[in-house]
Amino acid sequence: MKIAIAQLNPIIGDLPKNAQQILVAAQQAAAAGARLLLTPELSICGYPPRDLLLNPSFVNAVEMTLQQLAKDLPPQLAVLVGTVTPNPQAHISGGKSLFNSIALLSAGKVRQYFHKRLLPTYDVFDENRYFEPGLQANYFSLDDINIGVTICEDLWNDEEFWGKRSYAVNPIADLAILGVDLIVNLSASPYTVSKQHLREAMLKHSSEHFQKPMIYTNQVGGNDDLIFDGCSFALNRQGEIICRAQGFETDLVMVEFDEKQQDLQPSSVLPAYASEDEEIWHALVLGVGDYTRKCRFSKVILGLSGGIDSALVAAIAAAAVGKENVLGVLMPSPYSSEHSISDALALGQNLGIQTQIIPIGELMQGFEHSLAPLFAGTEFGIAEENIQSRIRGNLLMAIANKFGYLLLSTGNKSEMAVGYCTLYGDMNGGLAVIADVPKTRVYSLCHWLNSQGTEVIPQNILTKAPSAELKPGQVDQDSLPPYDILDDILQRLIHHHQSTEQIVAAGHDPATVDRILQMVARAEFKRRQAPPGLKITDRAFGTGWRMPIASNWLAVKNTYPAKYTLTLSP
Ligand SMILES: Nc1ncnc2c1ncn2[C@@H]1O[C@H](COP(=O)(O)OP(=O)(O)OC[C@H]2O[C@@H]([n+]3cccc(C(=O)O)c3)[C@H](O)[C@@H]2O)[C@@H](O)[C@H]1O
Ligand SMILES: Nc1ncnc2c1ncn2[C@@H]1O[C@H](COP(=O)(O)OP(=O)(O)OP(=O)(O)O)[C@@H](O)[C@H]1O
Ligand SMILES: NC(=O)CC[C@H](N)C(=O)O
Repeated sequence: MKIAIAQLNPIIGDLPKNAQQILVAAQQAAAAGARLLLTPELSICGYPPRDLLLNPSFVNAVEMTLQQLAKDLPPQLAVLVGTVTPNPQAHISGGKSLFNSIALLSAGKVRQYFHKRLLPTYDVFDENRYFEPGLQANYFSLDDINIGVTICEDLWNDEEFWGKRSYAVNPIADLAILGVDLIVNLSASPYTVSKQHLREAMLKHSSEHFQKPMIYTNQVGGNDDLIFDGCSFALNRQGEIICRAQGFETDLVMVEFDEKQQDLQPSSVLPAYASEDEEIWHALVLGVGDYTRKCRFSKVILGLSGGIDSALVAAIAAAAVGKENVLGVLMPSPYSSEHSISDALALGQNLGIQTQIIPIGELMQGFEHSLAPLFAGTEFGIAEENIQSRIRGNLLMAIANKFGYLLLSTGNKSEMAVGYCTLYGDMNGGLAVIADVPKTRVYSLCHWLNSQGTEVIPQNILTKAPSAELKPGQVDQDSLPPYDILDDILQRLIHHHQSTEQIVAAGHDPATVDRILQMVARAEFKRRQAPPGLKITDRAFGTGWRMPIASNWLAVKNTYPAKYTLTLSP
């Protein structure tokens, strides 16, 4: 039996377009002789639909679109479509009103539903907010082959693989007990660095352990902060990968289930990515491209400083929306270095993007003049420095308003962590492209990019000391430890939840650790006001980061027992 994997890129809530994509894939699959077509989790509405699910008319429209799609599909093809279904028991049991489901469509009708059993409610996932878990493992028979159906998280409870159990049930084990011949998983699994290795290792373990061939179908595309990498794949019952689809692109691939051998046959296995930098690059390009297109923009704008952050964002933007659709604006102030302009222009030329120069000296004088009565007798300080950043932010938004650009902000994760960025200044923007990319990774991505044949990022941008250039001679390391040290402290704090003692025990200077932790705590208010940032790590600021703003935890040392003495009131 030929089975087609449709790795689709839905637009959330665009039901007609998503149904059309499924229909086109189905027609191609049928023409290639497929008997079954697999589509990703919630393929009809896109993942994650979030609070659209609270709207009954949205849920009704999903159901109506599904019924219509069933009629339109080629009759000889069975198709699994991700959808939502009402929970008829909700009013009795007090449960959630919906299931996250897969519908089996064939010969003009919806034949069967399968409900997701394990509902992720951690990091960026919030499925318990909407869904009731399905209670039983389920399968369908097609040409005498019994096919078990699971949905994304249903795979992620392999107790032996993880060395722990996250949920009471393992849907894969239940399907194995039912004696199915093949297990399919329909996913919407967002990209994070190296996650594909984890998925493949986890499924290898499950298919080997249960001696079942498995097909994993993933969504592709950017949806707000989340980037879905696709990379759908299939394994035979020995746990060998027999097929791997494209990363970061839509794809339609075929696998063949051999009824006699009860196994999947070898098919085309695209190579895995050679480096983390390469996969992150593709992820960010897809994230920017899809955010721009899905929000109905065609062109983007950003401030080009001659620094490395804006250089990387410009390169990603040019790859994502086309060089002719990127405008880089150079806004020198009296404190800008000579090389700020020459490096930014060299970058603009390498990329072939448009550039404009708007000096901001006069605007700074205007601010100085207006504020003079109020600021009289005070020292030049952060307030004056930030005015430059805010003038630039204003100019960029004015151009964006006038000509319909999307403004890309350029802050990296290290800066966002410690608040080394200006609210309503360089933080202005609709999408924060590298907000989850630590500064050390910004460098390695730029080096990787330059190693791909032509020099894109001018050497001087790679080698000069990073600087905000908001006062004479300023460099980032006046205010921050060297970036390799900063990033290691941040990685331990943010990703590994280490205490102050653990971070210090790893060899960091205690005073530096204290200072950085305080900066991280105090910058929470900025992160809450930042544009959505593209997620590429397992712990990004944004929807999966839920920290209080008015809090004193990190500021009093992130340690247990806390270092304070109780003072009893008399
Ligand atoms: N908890 C809280 N809730 C709400 N608001 C809070 C707040 N705490 C402070 N604030 C407000 O926020 C203000 C401080 O934040 P903000 O105005 O952003 O300014 P601030 O963080 O003081 O300064 C910006 C920093 O970013 C650095 N930097 C680095 C790289 C590039 C750029 C650039 O702009 O190009 C800047 C710059 O050198 C400086 O150290 C306070 O004056 C206060 O009004
Ligand atoms: N002279 C400038 N002209 C245009 N935009 C600027 C200028 N200075 C700063 N910006 C904008 O503000 C952002 C923040 O500056 P920041 O110094 O943090 O980053 P960078 O200059 O790109 O990199 P680096 O920090 O490594 O020097 C820049 O990325 C850019 O978008
Ligand atoms: N949609 C889902 O169930 C996603 C959860 C899953 N653990 C993943 O990221 O792959």
